[in-house]
Amino acid sequence: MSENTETAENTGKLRIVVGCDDAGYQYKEALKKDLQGSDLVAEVFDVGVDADGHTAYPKVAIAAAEMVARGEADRALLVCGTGLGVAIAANKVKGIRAVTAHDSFSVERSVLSNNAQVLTFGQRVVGLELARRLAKEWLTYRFDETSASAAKVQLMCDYEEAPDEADQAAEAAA
Ligand SMILES: O=C[C@H](O)[C@H](O)COP(=O)(O)O
Repeated sequence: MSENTETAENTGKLRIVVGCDDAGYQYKEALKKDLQGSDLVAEVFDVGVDADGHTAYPKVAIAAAEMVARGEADRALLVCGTGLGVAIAANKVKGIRAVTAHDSFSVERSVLSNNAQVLTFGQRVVGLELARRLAKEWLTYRFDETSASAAKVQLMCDYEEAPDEADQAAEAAA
């Protein structure tokens, strides 16, 4: 594991973990190269697969999401055939908000509205140049903890922590 303790908070740069299954390998490699060349990125981790890898998408996505959940990376960028499977799998990890987004506005709002730490693409769905552009834009957004969106994100966090209590609080507020 890296000794790098730089975080988005103390440098403004992001530590990003990339991952894919065999259906997303080409895009993962291209995006990784872009991230490694970006001034907005402190470090890139690659949880696979490699060129001849066949690890199933849930295993890769969960490994990447766990790195984010443990605080070893700030964000994850994941690719599979559709982007859907890696998003579903990443969302199984506690504390993770993962979205598939293939348009500029959704990518922006995934961070600014939802504080999503994980973005996923489908190599069989979106063109490579659009994916590269969206990833570049994604790097520029930071969630504002003082924004009106923060309380909405907190509702999801509360439910995840204590579903029964969160349900009662929601009923009492209704
Ligand atoms: O969401 C799943 C991905 O698109 C994956 O790359 C392909 O999954 P499949 O082989 O089960 O269709």
